[in-house]
Amino acid sequence: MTGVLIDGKQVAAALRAEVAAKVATLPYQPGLAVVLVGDDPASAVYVRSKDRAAAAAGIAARTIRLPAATAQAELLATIAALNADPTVDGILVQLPLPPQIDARAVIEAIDPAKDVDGFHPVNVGHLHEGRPTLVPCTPLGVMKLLASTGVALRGARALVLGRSGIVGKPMAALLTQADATVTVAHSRTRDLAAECRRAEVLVAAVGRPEMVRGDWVAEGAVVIDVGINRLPDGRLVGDCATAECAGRAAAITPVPGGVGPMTIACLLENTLTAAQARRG
Ligand SMILES: Nc1nc2c(c(=O)[nH]1)N[C@@H](CN(C=O)c1ccc(C(=O)N[C@@H](CCC(=O)O)C(=O)O)cc1)CN2
Ligand SMILES: [Mg+2]
Repeated sequence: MTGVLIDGKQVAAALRAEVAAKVATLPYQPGLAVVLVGDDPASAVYVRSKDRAAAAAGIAARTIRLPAATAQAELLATIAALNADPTVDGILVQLPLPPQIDARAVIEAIDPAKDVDGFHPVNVGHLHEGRPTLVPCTPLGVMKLLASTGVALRGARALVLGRSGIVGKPMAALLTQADATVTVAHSRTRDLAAECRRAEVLVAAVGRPEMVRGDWVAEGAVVIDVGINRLPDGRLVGDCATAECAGRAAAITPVPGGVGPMTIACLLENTLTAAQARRG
């Protein structure tokens, strides 16, 4: 069997168009502020994509670029100004941050109502209580990709590989709320391959290039690959060996062109959600 490749670009384009159509009906223009500290080349690419996608959806986007040596107090002052700015509905600080900055303190400084990354403890708490408000963009995008495949999550055995706060933990919460039976596996899990093989839905988010091999995948599983790993030869690969896994999976996301585009589309949706909640 050869699994279907899930076209994340297409699903993302449809969501972006949906957000743009809703924005066009609003009596105000939602505002998004993206803060980039330092000059990490990948972060610069992602921030540019966010800015362009927001503008294309009719969102007033601005990027605030700060030097790599920025002091934490200066970054916190920038966030305080954005919190107080009524034209800004969404604020996000691109990660990773330089080592002198405490990312946790920065995230906690963002007004939870403007936290379009969904990383603030208030929004994390809402999600884990089962009343999600602003949900982290990548796991939200994964749920939409799963929906696009038509896979039934209720009662399904789902495995989340990875337990990060940005992807693994919120992913597990969302799948649980969709009535899947969820296992979270990680670097200390005893037999990762065996755990993966039991999964009807497998979400890989470990950041280890092509770690999930074809024989880790159950026949007919739906596989979502969240990994984005740049190899020394310049190739971009996911956490799954895509061709091998596609030989067993019913459907699998490619890298690139799978989850990544959904992260950006969901950011636009979160910005719209935040604007509507703030402005009515
Ligand atoms: N504040 C945040 N920081 C980071 C997040 C986040 O959600 N919020 N996620 C990642 C980076 N990221 C968005 O910020 C992101 C990563 C990748 C893509 C994407 O579209 N990738 C393409 C491939 C792009 C390439 O060639 O490098 C794809 O998968 O098709 C979008 C957004 C960490 N930081
Ligand atoms: Mg991808």
